[in-house]
Amino acid sequence: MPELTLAITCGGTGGHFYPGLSVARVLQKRGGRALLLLSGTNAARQKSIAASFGVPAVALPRMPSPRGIGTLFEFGCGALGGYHAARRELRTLRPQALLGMGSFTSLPAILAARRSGIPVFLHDGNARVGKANRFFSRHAKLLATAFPTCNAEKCRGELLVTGMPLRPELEQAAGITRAEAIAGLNREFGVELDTAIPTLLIFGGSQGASIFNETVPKALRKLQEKTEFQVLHLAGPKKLAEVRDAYGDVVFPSLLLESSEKMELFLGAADLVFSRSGGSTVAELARFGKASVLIPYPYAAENHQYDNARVLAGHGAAELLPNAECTPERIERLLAGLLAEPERLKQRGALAAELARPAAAERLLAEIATRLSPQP
Ligand SMILES: CC(=O)N[C@H]1[C@@H](OP(=O)(O)OP(=O)(O)OC[C@H]2O[C@@H](n3ccc(=O)[nH]c3=O)[C@H](O)[C@@H]2O)O[C@H](CO)[C@@H](O)[C@@H]1O
Repeated sequence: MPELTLAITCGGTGGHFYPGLSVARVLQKRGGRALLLLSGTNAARQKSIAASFGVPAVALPRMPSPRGIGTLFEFGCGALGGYHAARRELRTLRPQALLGMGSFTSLPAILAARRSGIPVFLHDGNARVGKANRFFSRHAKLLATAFPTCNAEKCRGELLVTGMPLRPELEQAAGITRAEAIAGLNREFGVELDTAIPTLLIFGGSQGASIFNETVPKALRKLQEKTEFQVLHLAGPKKLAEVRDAYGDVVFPSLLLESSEKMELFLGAADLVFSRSGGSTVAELARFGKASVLIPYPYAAENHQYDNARVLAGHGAAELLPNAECTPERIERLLAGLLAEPERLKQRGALAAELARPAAAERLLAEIATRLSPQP
């Protein structure tokens, strides 16, 4: 079968957009065609990010999530405008299928695809399938998921675990050794990390978070009096000064940045990762085989980050630490215990790797293609 032509609706937050963009990049690299249909509030910015990777995208009329009576009118207008715009785009592109990556912002494109007789496929990036995907699952040929789901009984139709489509740069670099990654960081950022010293990576998700930027530094200041380690800290946008203050005048962290596009080097260098448990983060920890301490973001929809963290923690690969229990003392005790047993960290990393689902974008595309080919 020739390569697919797909429309992909992946508006909403980065958690929906980036995995959709990864699928589109993989498809285009194989000679297929993709068009992103974006109807969230960040559509214009997402369109230009997609363009920087050579992926075409269309910003549909803005459609806020339906949050109470007050937003219904705006939601309805956005949905209607988006529906007509999506119909026009689908008529021009003539895709074999529409892939929805979750979020209510996919509503106009899904309705337009159904009206045009185009089969709909869905992907969910969390261990608990979100409301929008649950709702649309009855109209889909397949609901693919990043992880085994804890609420499968609430979905209709076929469900299959394909894994989380990771950025191609991360997917390709997943085999990097710790020594190569540390050498890469030293070269790239002009630092002097030492391969002989245990390395902690700390980041609070794409938005940064005060637990990571205040509480963890306090714990590390105490811990450094007792044991040797080096710290890589990605603070989040505009959080550098706050984090520097929290570390005070100690020599830490060894490398502190707002954020980095070179996550393969940071993940590759780490012996232990301290982070939130967003879908991509959890999938990347598994792909890079890293031990972790996961602090689920407590306000994520339906507490789905807790379910994501349980995927790794339930397999012995991570420690799950509830946000409310994060005191400097608790974190210091936990880290002291983990750093004292490097062999145990390696074992946890190996357990994480057992949960990796490599080449998830390719797998998802293959499952779509199979379901579109005429059955003998
Ligand atoms: C607050 C919230 O509701 N977040 C949701 C959002 O996550 P969000 O997109 O914020 O979090 P994810 O863990 O899915 O992704 C974070 C991504 O940022 C990257 N990164 C991080 C720091 C950095 O300096 N550079 C960098 O590239 C990580 O490698 C990772 O790929 O969508 C996910 C998928 O639906 C959900 O699981 C999350 O719960």
